[in-house]
Order: sequence, then C-alpha cells, then structure tokens
Amino acid sequence: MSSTPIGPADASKTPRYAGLSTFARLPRIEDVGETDIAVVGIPFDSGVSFRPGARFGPEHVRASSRLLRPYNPAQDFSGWEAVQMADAGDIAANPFHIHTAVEQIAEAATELGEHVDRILTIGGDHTIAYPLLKAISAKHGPVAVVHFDAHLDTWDTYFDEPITHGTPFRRASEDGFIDRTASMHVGTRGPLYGKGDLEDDERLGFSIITSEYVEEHGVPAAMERLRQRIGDRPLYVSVDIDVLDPAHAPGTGTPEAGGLTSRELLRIIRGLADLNIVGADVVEVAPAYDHAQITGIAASHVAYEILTAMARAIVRGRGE
Ligand SMILES: N=C(N)NCCCC(=O)O
Ligand SMILES: [Zn+2]
Ligand SMILES: [Zn+2]
Repeated sequence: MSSTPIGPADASKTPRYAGLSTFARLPRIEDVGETDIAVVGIPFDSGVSFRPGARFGPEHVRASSRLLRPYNPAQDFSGWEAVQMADAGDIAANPFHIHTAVEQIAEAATELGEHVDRILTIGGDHTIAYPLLKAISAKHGPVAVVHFDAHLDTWDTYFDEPITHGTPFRRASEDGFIDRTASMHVGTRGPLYGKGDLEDDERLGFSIITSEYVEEHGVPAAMERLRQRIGDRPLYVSVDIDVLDPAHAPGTGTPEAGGLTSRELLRIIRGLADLNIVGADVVEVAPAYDHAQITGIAASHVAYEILTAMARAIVRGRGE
C-alpha cells in the first residue's frame, strides 16, 4: 500500500472518548482498502488455570488505547502515517470447546494473514499463542519467539489437558512452529513445579532472561542477548502482561511478585525494533482485577511500540 494511509480519528476534531472503540481509534478494516497491519482481538479465556476474565481483554485494551498519539518519539517514527493500520475486530472462538477454539483461531489468523502483511493480536488468555504460531509459521516457517512472561508456559498438561494457557509454547515447539535455536523468554520468575520444568524448557528451545537478570544487568544487556540470539530471523513477539510486576499490571489472572516495570518492558521492546517482527500478541489482560486502567494502559503502550516497530520493518522492506 503506497497511497496516504487513513489514520485514526483526529483527536482535535472528534473527542478521544467519542466514537466506536477500535485500537487507538484506528479505522475498521472494512473502512480502508489494502491494510498493512491489522490489530485483531481474541476474546477467549477458557484456557486459564486461575482467575478468569481475559475474555474482556480486547475491549479493555481498546478503551485504554484512546489517548495514543501518532508520533512515537522513542522510536522517532509515526507508524500509522507510514503504513495502513486497521482494527480487524474480534475472532470468534468457542468458549466451551478449546480444541474447536484453537482451530477457529488458526483458521481466522491464516485467512487474515493472507490479506495483511502483519497482525498484532490482543487476547485473551495465553492459549491463543499456540494457534497464532501455527498460522504465522505456515506463512514464514518456524519463527524465533521472544516471549515476555512471568511464566514459562512450556508446561505439559493441566488436568491431563494439553491445550491451556500454561502450555502453548510446549505445543508450538513440539509441532515445529518455533525456531528452537532462536527463542527466548524474558521476565521469567517465581515458583515452578520442579527443576525439571527448566530442563524441559531448554530442550523445547528456549533460553531465559529472568526478571532478576534485568534488574542485575540492566535493559541494554538484555537487549544485546536478544539481538544475538535472534539475528535477522522472522520474529514473533508474545507479551503476557503478567511479565510486569503486579504493581504495574494488577489486572491479570496469574500475577507473580518481582516483575519488570512498564518502563523496562517498553524499552526492551523498542530494542527489538530493528529486528523483523512479523507477528505479535499482547495477552492476559483481565479487566475485572484492573484499577484505573493501569494494566490496560500498559498493554496499549506495549501494543503501540510493537506496531511502530512493525511499521518500521515494513518501510525498511520497501527500501524507503
Ligand atoms: N500464561 C499464564 N499467564 N499463566 C500460566 C500459569 C500456569 C499455572 O497455573 O501454572
Ligand atoms: Zn504469565
Ligand atoms: Zn503466559
């Protein structure tokens, strides 16, 4: 798409708090022609092991994104002025049958991916990363994954069930959706079931930047390790908002103490901006436990940084 993109509603003409709720007040996909980047919601939380409520994440993050502005000074770039972004609405996923839900998600993401260059998904619980990785790897081959999360999410089963929000990256690794030489968790912390969890995790292809590592060595060292491991491979970024400390993201289902600050997370994501982010999700926002939109605003800013990085990658690819 090369003509001038259609941007969000102008906040100096239509008040920010007016109008239909789309991410950042972007146009709906049906209201624009060709779209470079689609933001899509997946209101699904049937995979949770503790507090439910992430099914209301997409509408909450959209509502919390109304104050975003076009120019991102931290990346010196105006994403939606450079490429066409649009809100593609929500993917309908069966809340009563998780196997059907993941098929629906994989199909809908594959179909959307045929029409747009990149997709940023707003969840929903972390289960959705599994079908999203299926769709993205069908397009690009096995992708490098940077997974921001308090949790490993490479556990095997819960109640003997293989598809849950604690297991998506194990299933994705077993199914060959991820590049086992180039994937990483960031922000991991807290109690595990046993030491074997870490051995399994390594075997499944992940190395780990713990929350403590970020505190000890700082954001630049973390960014350097990420760049070294990923290189120029196609990169999928999955952000579980519980990577943030509960002080920065109370509105989530499985909170763990000792997490990143939102400032640290935003900086690390910006550090990925010169890599090739081909797809991303922001998951596990559960508004019932949120206060003053703390979690929703953090998630909307994370999504904004990722969208900016994606737009820059598209512009680089065009040789502009
Ligand atoms: N993906 C998230 N947020 N949490 C996974 C927690 C799995 C457990 O209860 O052990
Ligand atoms: Zn988590
Ligand atoms: Zn997770």
